[in-house]
Amino acid sequence: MTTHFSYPAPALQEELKKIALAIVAPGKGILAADESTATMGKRLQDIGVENNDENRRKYRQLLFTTDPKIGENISGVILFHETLYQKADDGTPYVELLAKRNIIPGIKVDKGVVPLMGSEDECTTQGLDDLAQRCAQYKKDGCHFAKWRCVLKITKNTPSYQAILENANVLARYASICQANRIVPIVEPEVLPDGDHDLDRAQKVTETVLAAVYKALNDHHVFLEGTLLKPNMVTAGQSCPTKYSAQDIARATVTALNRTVPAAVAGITFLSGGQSEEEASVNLDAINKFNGKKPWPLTFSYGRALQASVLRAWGGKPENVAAGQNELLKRAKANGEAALGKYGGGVAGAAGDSSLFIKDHAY
Ligand SMILES: O=P(O)(O)OC[C@H]1O[C@](O)(COP(=O)(O)O)[C@@H](O)[C@@H]1O
Repeated sequence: MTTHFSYPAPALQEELKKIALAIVAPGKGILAADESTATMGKRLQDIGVENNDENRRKYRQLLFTTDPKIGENISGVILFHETLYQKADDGTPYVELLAKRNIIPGIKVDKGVVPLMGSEDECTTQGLDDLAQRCAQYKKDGCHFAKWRCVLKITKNTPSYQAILENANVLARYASICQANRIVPIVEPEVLPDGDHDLDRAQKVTETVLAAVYKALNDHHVFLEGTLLKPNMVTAGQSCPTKYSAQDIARATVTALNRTVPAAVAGITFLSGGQSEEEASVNLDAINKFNGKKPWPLTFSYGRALQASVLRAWGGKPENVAAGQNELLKRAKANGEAALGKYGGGVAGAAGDSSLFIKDHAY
């Protein structure tokens, strides 16, 4: 095996590092608003709103016209392709609205999951073919970071070696293509919470998956200081009979990360994975309060856990836009505090403490 390769040029290293560190600045995290059209359809259906271009545009307008103080807790927004090119009612492009709020635009670049033949219902994520050209264009259009989500499932026989290796490798190829195009890759290997497994099993699987991911990133010469990791928190399966505290989750999560994620990685931005809004804030807070080694900022990149109350309060009605924005401000502030380990708890939202779990969230 040859070890001959080149590091990225110093100017590229600096650019990537600067973007990554701005995203994980203290008390800030990411709003994941990159739901694909099908996923957005499910969110809109829940509130009785039709899934069409105009309603998706209106909903994203609500998010991006929230009071500029949102920028105190949200450093980046992940967009879906369609949203990147949409404009507000007055013609202002969404990227401009984000810039005014000191928020960095990012883009989902994967093209969804596909089955792995011969596996027990496992999958990989597609989208590499034209990725370099898309990244170059997205950078010109104002995006400075990207997201690619891979999905791994815990059952008696899975995740398999095949799925672990394939997903690690595709994440590494994606990350290297992003960096070559001056885009910070968010590496997202999500271990789903479906199942009745306990916390130990979730921890061991997360460790095995992350170890494979960092081996692949190293093999592909990815510049770790210019990357972010978007992992699942280590939680027991949704139907596990044993209940664990936020402190148990924090210990399992920080231990798994310490064992597998190099300290060079710029930051860790958790997905919410179907936790309720309040659970996602309380668990992030416990992770930051946990007394152990934490060489990276630990913050949020939440989709459902930042938007459930917003959607509920809005309900598709123009007169409720301000109420929806108010929910977003509340949740962003709660998570900003949690990212510092300073969340007092108890910030209730319109969605209450209802679970946001979606079975087999692999579409
Ligand atoms: O299935 P899709 O449409 O790709 O979306 C998956 C969603 O999962 C995420 O990666 C994480 O979201 P959650 O915080 O809701 O788990 C989001 O960025 C994204 O919107």
